[in-house]
Amino acid sequence: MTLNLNQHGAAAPAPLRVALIGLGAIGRVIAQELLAREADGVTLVGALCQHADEGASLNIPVVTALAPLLALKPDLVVEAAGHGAVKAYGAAVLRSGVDLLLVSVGVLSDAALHAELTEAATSAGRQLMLPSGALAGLDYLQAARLAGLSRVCLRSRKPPLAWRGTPAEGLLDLAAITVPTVFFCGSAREAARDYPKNANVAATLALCTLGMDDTRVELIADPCIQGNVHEVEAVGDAGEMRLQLNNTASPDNPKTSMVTPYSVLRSILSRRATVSV
Ligand SMILES: NC(=O)C1=CN([C@@H]2O[C@H](COP(=O)(O)OP(=O)(O)OC[C@H]3O[C@@H](n4cnc5c(N)ncnc54)[C@H](O)[C@@H]3O)[C@@H](O)[C@H]2O)C=CC1
Ligand SMILES: O=C([O-])CC(=O)C(=O)O
Repeated sequence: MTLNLNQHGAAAPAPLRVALIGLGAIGRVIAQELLAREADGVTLVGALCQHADEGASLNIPVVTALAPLLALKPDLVVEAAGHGAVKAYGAAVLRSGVDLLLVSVGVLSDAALHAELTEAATSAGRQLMLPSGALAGLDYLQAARLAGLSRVCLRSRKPPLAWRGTPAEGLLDLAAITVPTVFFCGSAREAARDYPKNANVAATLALCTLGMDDTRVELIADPCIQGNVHEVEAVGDAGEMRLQLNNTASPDNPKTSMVTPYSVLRSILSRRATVSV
């Protein structure tokens, strides 16, 4: 048995072994940051991708199936791949005795999958972690929920380009709009289900507040902005919150806010931080 001692001779926890699913706009940044931060008590052990050559420049093991990823003995698997990947691997990761951090939180709009992942985590004694992602203020909102919340609304604006490949294309001419245009008003469950690459934040907000069916969402194509703007309004006994985030878009994916991988990184590093906020 190896015992890590810190500079004061106290036993330090072994490095947290992290594995990734997905090396796209989010996964690649997480990988690069983790590789640069071995000293912070985290080790990136490998990644699961659709194609083995995806991580060529990273110098880590890249596999294309779950079994070889789990054979790398991670303590935590971080999903940054999409709803399909969570459906394919999520429950199996937890049942194998490994914690799971989901970036594609919107997949929990599927109530049966949400129940399956919760059951898998409970029976294996593991944790399903959800980062704040492209959103903020969730600490306040979770406290306000305990005091009593009555109304929560998310308004997400992205440039027309970011809504390509979504049902918005069938509702408006994305190339032709010249003013901000609301094309979706509904529940967080509907938003997260129908816009799986754009509205994961709706599910995260809902899970922290009024739930998938009572948290309201508006989605807007806005030709006047560059990045992704998320506005949260919450009203309850503890007061009112109005929050606006003007997020820079990821250079690799206009649908995704640049802050998202750093939110995941914060969640990972907090598992080994002596002082955790
Ligand atoms: N929670 C949040 O606040 C946010 C969540 N997201 C979500 O995070 C996820 C990843 O986003 P990006 O990195 O921007 O996407 P991306 O399209 O740039 O990258 C996705 C990566 O996952 C890989 N992948 C897809 N399916 C896979 C599978 N079944 N197995 C293994 N690898 C697979 C792809 O090959 C690609 O490398 C998306 O679901 C996105 O909607 C994005 C932004 C914010
Ligand atoms: O990154 C963002 O601004 C939000 C996003 O795409 C999502 O929640 O899926």
